[in-house]
Order: sequence, then C-alpha cells, then structure tokens
Amino acid sequence: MVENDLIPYGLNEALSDEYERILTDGCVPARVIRMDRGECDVATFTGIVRARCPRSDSELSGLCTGDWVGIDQQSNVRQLLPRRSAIVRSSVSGRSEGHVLAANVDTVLICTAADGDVDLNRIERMLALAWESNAQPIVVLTKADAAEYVPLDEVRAVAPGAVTLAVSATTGVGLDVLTATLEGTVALIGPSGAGKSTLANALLGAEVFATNAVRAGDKKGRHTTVHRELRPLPGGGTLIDTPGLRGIGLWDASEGIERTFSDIESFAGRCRFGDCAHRSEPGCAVRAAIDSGELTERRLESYRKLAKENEWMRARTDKRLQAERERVWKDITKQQRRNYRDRSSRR
Ligand SMILES: Nc1nc2c(ncn2[C@@H]2O[C@H](COP(=O)(O)OP(=O)(O)OP(=O)(O)O)[C@@H](O)[C@H]2O)c(=O)[nH]1
Ligand SMILES: [Zn+2]
Repeated sequence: MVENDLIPYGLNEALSDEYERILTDGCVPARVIRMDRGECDVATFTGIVRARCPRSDSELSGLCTGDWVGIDQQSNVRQLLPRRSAIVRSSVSGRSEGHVLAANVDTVLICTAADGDVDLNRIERMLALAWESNAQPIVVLTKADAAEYVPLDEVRAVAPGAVTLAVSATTGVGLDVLTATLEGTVALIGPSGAGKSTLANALLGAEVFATNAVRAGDKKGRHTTVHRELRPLPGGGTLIDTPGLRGIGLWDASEGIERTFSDIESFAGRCRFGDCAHRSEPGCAVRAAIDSGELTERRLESYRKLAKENEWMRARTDKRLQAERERVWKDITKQQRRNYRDRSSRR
C-alpha cells in the first residue's frame, strides 16, 4: 500500500465494497477533508487533490467535511456515498434545512474547560446534538491541570451512556485513556476557549509537528502545509477540527434529546398519567425522583427547555416546508398554464 492512500483517512472494506457497487465509469473514491466555497480538498489514493463541488442546485450541493465521494478525472465531485452520521445544526440562513457541519463522524468529543464554570446545561445541549448525529459522544473535561476541583461525578450524572473523562493537554494526563476510547472519525465541539485546538494538537501529536515546522532562522512557526480540517490520527482514525463546530443550535433533535435524558424518559414511563407534565400530578415518578435526590430540578428544567426549543424549531420548519411546497406547486401550476396557453396558441 502506498503511503498516500485512503486508508489513513478511514477507507475500510465496507466502504470499498460500497464504492464498488456505486462508482460510475472513470470515477475514483475520495474523502472530503476541507470545504472551501465551491471547491474542496479531497484525499484520494494518490494524495490530496483540489476538487470542484457540484453546483448549488445539484443533489450533491450540501457536501461537507467527512463525506465520501466519487470524483471524475477532471476532479469534479460526481457521487456521494450515503452518510453514516451527520452533525447538523439549525441553518443560519433560516432555510428549512439544517446545516450539515460534518459527515461520517463516529466520535464526538464534547469539550468543556474544567477550570471555569462547568455548564451542565450546555453539556446536555451538546450531548443532544451528538446523539442526534448518530455518533458516540465522549464528554471531555479539559485543562484538568488548571482546575482546583474537577466535577467528574457531576458531569457523569448528566451524561448517561457516554464516557466522561478529564484530560490535560498541558501535562498529558488522561490523553492515553482518551486516545484508547476514540473510534473512527473524531470531531471536537465546545465553546470558544474550551481547549479544542490544543487538545486536537495533542491528539495529532507528530502529525502537527510535521506540518507546523519551525523555521530555523527566526524560530517562527510556519504552516508548511495548508490547514486541513480532517487529518489522520497517528494511532489510527481521523480527526475533524472544524471551527464551525462551535455552533450548537439544535436542529430537529428529538431522538438526541431522548437519549440525552434517558433517565428522565424512564422515570416518566412510570408516572401514573401517560400525559404527565411532571409538575404537581399525583403519582408522578419524575417528581418522586427529584424528591429522593435521584434527579435534579435543574436537569428537568434543562430537558424542558431543549424539548421546547426543538418543538419550536420543528414547527417553524414545518411552516417553511409547507411554504416551499406551495411555492413549488404554484410554479408547476404556472408552468402548466403556460404550456396550455402555448399549445392553444399553436392550434
Ligand atoms: N492549563 C491548561 N491550559 C490549556 C489546556 N488546553 C488549552 N489550554 C489553554 O486554553 C486556552 C484556549 O485553548 P484553545 O485550544 O485555543 O481553545 P479552543 O476551544 O480551540 O478555542 P477556540 O479556538 O476559540 O474555539 C489557550 O490559552 C490554551 O493554552 C490545558 O490542558 N491546560
Ligand atoms: Zn410525571
């Protein structure tokens, strides 16, 4: 196998089989490692290539970092493999679609600085986004060296089903455990200052050292290669370090919310009334859990807030979708009238 092939970028047997089934004549497999207005960098069997994205009105217009594609001999992206997962946030443009930030992500690292206010609500929001994307979340408390107290237990309690770890990129504490937990393509999310870039560099290790070589003359760092968003990790797997992943507006995340709050969902299953609002109803198992200290009022409130936001987003989307459908329908009707007129005038 050549050094530049696609295996460090995550190509495996299953994907190869899929490509074999769908690749059309003259196209070769490639993975999008960076998007750039109408063009993208893709990794191919023979190295990194600049490719042209499909036109914005094409079916493939929503291409993003992490996508597996087929490119033709002129380096045009022609085909897109079905995504195993997609991190989607509400679209800034207000269109009735979510905005895909990264595709085919297997592990989402939810980063929070341990030395500041550890915001549990925000962690829950990011968990909902991660679960919804179909990736496995890992909650990472960063900068553990700088924190007097690392609230691991408090964070574990709000992240059922996810591994929660404390790390320090500075001292290296916890990095071995984290590395061993990583699976496939890894993406980092978290607020500004959470230590995402520093952690990404620590995980990339030698790779970054090679790309940010120091010039001998003035000792200034210099990027010897262009910035890539998706890079191979030294121990296998890949890492997406996408600046855009800071955004955490939810996009239709009902399932993600259910998984994030699986404890509340299971308490709720034991409430006497099926439509219990968990406020003052008799036989409410959720209130009972709060009274016994198994659940916090904060967490219930956080759940309510995210569920409400999600409902609002869905309602808005439904309205937009409706409006878009009507517009399309009107266009079709107009076109039909025109055709009809043309035909009658030709008679
Ligand atoms: N003490 C300590 N400081 C850290 C550690 N990791 C990151 N920092 C510091 O925290 C600050 C923010 O780190 P970044 O890696 O830039 O954070 P980020 O999440 O990438 O921030 P944005 O790029 O704004 O999204 C920097 O000053 C880092 O030096 C750590 O493990 N220990
Ligand atoms: Zn109830």
